[in-house]
Amino acid sequence: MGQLLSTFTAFFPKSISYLRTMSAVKEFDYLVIGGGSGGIASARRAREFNVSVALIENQRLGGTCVNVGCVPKKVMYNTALHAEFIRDHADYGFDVKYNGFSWPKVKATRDAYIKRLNGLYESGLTGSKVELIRGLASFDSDGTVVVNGQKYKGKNTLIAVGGTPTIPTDVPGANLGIDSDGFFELEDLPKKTVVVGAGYIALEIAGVLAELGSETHMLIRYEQVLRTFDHTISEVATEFVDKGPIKLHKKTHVKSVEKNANGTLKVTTQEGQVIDDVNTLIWAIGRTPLSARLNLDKVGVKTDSAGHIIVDEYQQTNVPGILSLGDVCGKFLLTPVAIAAGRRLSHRLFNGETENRLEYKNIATVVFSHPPVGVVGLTEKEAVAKYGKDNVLIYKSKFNPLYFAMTTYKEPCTMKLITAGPEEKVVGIHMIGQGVDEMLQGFAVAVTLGGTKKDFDRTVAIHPTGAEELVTMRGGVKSQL
Ligand SMILES: Cc1cc2nc3c(=O)[nH]c(=O)nc-3n(C[C@H](O)[C@H](O)[C@H](O)COP(=O)(O)OP(=O)(O)OC[C@H]3O[C@@H](n4cnc5c(N)ncnc54)[C@H](O)[C@@H]3O)c2cc1C
Ligand SMILES: NC(=O)C1=CN([C@@H]2O[C@H](COP(=O)(O)OP(=O)(O)OC[C@H]3O[C@@H](n4cnc5c(N)ncnc54)[C@H](OP(=O)(O)O)[C@@H]3O)[C@@H](O)[C@H]2O)C=CC1
Ligand SMILES: N[C@@H](CCC(=O)N[C@@H](CSSC[C@H](NC(=O)CC[C@H](N)C(=O)O)C(=O)NCC(=O)O)C(=O)NCC(=O)O)C(=O)O
Repeated sequence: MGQLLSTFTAFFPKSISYLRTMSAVKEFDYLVIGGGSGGIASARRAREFNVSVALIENQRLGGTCVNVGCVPKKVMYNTALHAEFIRDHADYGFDVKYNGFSWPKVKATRDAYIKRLNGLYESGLTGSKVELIRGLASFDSDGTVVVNGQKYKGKNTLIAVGGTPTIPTDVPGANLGIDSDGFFELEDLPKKTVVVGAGYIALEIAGVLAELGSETHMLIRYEQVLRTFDHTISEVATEFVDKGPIKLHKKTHVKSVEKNANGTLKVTTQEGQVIDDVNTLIWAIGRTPLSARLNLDKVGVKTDSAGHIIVDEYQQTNVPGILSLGDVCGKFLLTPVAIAAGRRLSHRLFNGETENRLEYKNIATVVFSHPPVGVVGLTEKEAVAKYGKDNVLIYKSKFNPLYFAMTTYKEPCTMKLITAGPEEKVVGIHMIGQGVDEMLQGFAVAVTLGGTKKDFDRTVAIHPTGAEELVTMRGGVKSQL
């Protein structure tokens, strides 16, 4: 028989390799590319509907959030919170001697926790009988997905490959710097750091480094940080950065980066400033979708000019049977968004829930800056554009949280509530101050339910908390925008 096959192969080499390929294609009801927040959530939910599912991942399971995002970031944020409490110990009567801080100790514990999570995700996937395929996936022109030479085909294929930090291509020496992935690899606290960027990651990383004692310079292109947020939040957040331990350089653009003989960096700006002896330069200027290496052109999946995969409101690409969600689509780059979109998609595809999808509105989000920012719903500008100036009322509160009544260091909390229409529906909540990160989720439920100012007012306050401000606000004023 073997002899017969080799004789056949010798005469018809093309046909036999074609037959081999055909028989080698492994088929699944659902083929998921990317083992991050969205991919894992969607794959596992699909298995609950008893369809066959495979998931392809080329790096550590858990994706950005678990390995180089939310999880290690929150550990570092919590670490920095300890530094803040230590700052206030004496005011609260504690006579505690500070003997220093060990970054390597925290990093080791953090790395071990993440390793445990990688294992938990693997056992979660295999436990729910998702077939795990290790390797880099790309499309072939016959519509299959190729991993390490093996072909796979999904009746439905999900692309949830996320993104990667952007490093500028037009700044000489930019590659001497690191990005947020590199931040999590740092073996020790840099003595002097430059962070470039004005968004979530720049604020969060600069905040951690500065609170832990690194001389931290933050370089922003304009006058304010968080410019896409409500203008009040952007203003107040910028004031905090200006007054706090971070050294803020406004209207600053990096011109070049050079390495000194002793290994430190010299950062020169277009404005003529030189920041020298820098131990670590961190770029935090946005993320690039990881779509390029998928060979999307082979199947005709469309992307925008930045490489984000274009999908409709049901996460459907322009190619039937190929879906996409999460960071690679470039809309609300948040873990719970990718998870919610992924789970709902599985309900729609495999449980007959034809209208089940994530509506991308009223998505609550927190920036883990110092102090944190928490927002949900429309900004004042968006509310005015949507409802008209005469139909929008703004309620504001700025107060000194009770915690800081005792301390030398003061940190006021600012809250803003935006209502629309005669019934005063609450369409936006914007907060910056201690504890707003944990405060927001419940209020996001109220906004999702269409709560009005009256509903907020008839809710009895919890005293003494920061949150009670949101249900005791008075004196709404028309927008000045
Ligand atoms: C520093 C930082 C902090 C963050 N903090 C928060 C936070 O506090 N809260 C929050 O909600 N969000 C946070 N985010 C955002 C959050 O991490 C992302 O929105 C989320 O991880 C997106 O999930 P995803 O499934 O779209 O992609 P990812 O989680 O990035 O997963 C994509 C996966 O696909 C894999 N992959 C890529 N290409 C291929 C391929 N060709 N073949 C096989 N596998 C492939 C990747 O290795 C990756 O594992 C943070 C992000 C960063 C960078
Ligand atoms: N807590 C959370 O939930 C977190 C969520 N994330 C998610 O990840 C996403 C990516 O984070 P991040 O990288 O901070 O991106 P962001 O989009 O939040 O911010 C990047 C900012 O950098 C500035 N920038 C852009 N290009 C340049 C440049 N060439 N030079 C200097 N500055 C530049 C821009 O601000 P400007 O135009 O003002 O200069 C831009 O807003 C976030 O949008 C968020 O969705 C990330 C971290 C935490
Ligand atoms: N809210 C809690 C979150 C704790 C938590 O969920 N921890 C995760 C890791 S964090 S991060 C990983 C992230 N998980 C989440 O975002 C949590 C999902 C939420 N519980 C839900 O079910 O919707 C994610 O990408 N999920 C995709 C998926 O689960 O499908 C875990 O697995 N813990 C086990 C342990 O510590 O032993 C907190 O902040 O403390």
